[in-house]
Amino acid sequence: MPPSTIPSPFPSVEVRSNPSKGRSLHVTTSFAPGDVILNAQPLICLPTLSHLSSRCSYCFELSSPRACTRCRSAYYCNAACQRSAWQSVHKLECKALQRVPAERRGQLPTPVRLLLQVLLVEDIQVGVDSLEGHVAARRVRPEWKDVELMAMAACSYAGKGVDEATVRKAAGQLCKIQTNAFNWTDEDFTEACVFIQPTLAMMNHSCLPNAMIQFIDGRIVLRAESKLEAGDEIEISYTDVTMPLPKRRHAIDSYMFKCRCLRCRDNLNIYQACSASSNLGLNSFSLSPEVSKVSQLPIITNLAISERVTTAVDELSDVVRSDEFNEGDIKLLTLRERFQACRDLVAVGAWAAPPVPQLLAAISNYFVNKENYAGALAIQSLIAIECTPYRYPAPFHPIRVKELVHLASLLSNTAPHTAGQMAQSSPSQLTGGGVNSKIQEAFREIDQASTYQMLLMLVKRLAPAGFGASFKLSLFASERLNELKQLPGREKELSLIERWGADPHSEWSKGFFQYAVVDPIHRLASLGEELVNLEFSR
Ligand SMILES: C[S@@+](CC[C@H](N)C(=O)[O-])C[C@H]1O[C@@H](n2cnc3c(N)ncnc32)[C@H](O)[C@@H]1O
Repeated sequence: MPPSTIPSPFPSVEVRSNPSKGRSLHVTTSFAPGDVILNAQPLICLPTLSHLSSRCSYCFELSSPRACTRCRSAYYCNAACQRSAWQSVHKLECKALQRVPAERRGQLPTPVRLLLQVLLVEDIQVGVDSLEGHVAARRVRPEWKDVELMAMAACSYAGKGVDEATVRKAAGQLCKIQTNAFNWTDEDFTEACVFIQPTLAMMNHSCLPNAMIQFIDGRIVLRAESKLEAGDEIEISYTDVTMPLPKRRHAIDSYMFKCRCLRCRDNLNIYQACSASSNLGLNSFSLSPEVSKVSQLPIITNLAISERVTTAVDELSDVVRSDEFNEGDIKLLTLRERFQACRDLVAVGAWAAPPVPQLLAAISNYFVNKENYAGALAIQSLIAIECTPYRYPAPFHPIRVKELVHLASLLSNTAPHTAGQMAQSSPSQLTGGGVNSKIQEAFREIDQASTYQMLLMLVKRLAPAGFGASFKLSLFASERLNELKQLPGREKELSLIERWGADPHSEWSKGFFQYAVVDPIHRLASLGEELVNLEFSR
């Protein structure tokens, strides 16, 4: 019997009923890795509480938006955004927000704000009512009291009354919000917005996802992460799949199901999960072509090493809080202590296993804060070669693209006009000794401007099709490339790079890319490894 399908407004996908997951979303045609499957407008979208006053509540752009003068709790970057928001939801929402006591208005939890819009705008209500909420299962959980309190508050602010039936219905809608709202993480990977789109809400979760969503210019862009054949189920990840199993389970618990994907079932470590990816071949045109040979690494082939990695990761997830690495002023001593804690992982070269990548990122930031850009670049190169490609095997993954931009920015800080200053700068409490001079020597031998230029060109190539003009990282790359054109005396380099750009997959281009980009970044990465071992393992 053919699967029963429910119509979808997008020809590229269809909703099917699914025996073990409720409903599921499937592609109706095939897609190559990186292809855009569809783009959609969210039914509802809000900046999260901590981003409320720094993002426009209509276009969600980062800016210095001004508060609505009536409610003082929605923010807009300009009059056009304010007018559009007023017509769509804010006319109703504003009145409701004015009922919130002034001292609590800026603190209204995001789910309550989302529920307010559901209660006030009929189209939003119809869309949300069609979704799964797991109300019965949530009702017996300790958090149910909070759900009821939030529902009651929203009903009261919306002017709907707080009788039992009204609050019960609103509590059910809040459950639907909690089950179907996606967090959108911005370019810096902080959770900036929460949104719901009813068709995309049909996508189920896998820790080995075959699709991903990006949020570009107010649109939700759904991209294939691996090859999809017509009829395949689209599976995205609801959480950070690179976290260890207990943390993933904890994050997914709020969606009321247990993930039975291969990664969870066999508790695959990061390298084992990487080797299960169908995207490895795509890395031949990336900074780390060796990722395609992941299955030959001792971490995979040697059971004892592989188990050691899995055990160390599980133990460290209790010892090392990776969120502490995001704290601004992290101390050298703390970084050294954490690096010590990770020594079992580093000893077997498991740089991609958590929390080593987060720790390296914190070390790189530490160097940036000390204006030691050379050290930061060496560590960032190590991350780009040894961590991120194993964590996110698709080279077009936004985290990998962001990393190319980061590398390019650090390269521009260490380019010849500043390299001399770098050599003279005192690297704070770090000696770096011989490694620092090796890094300086590498800088003298690397054509940094060409590496920089080619990294930025790669960023532009990796933008989702049709979104190059609005994809922030691509715009950033275009601006920097235009600036680079002003640099005199690079005619020969420019003609070689142009030849590479015209046909990057030719044999000649592959060799040139290896020489101008891959080899220099690998050289810096191995100096990064030397630097981190020298400075942080004592
Ligand atoms: C965003 S909705 C996805 C669409 C949902 N299947 C439906 O029928 O409405 C999230 C819910 O889907 C189900 N789900 C998602 N991923 C799943 C998975 N891997 N295994 C089982 N159920 C899953 C869970 O019930 C979860 O709360």
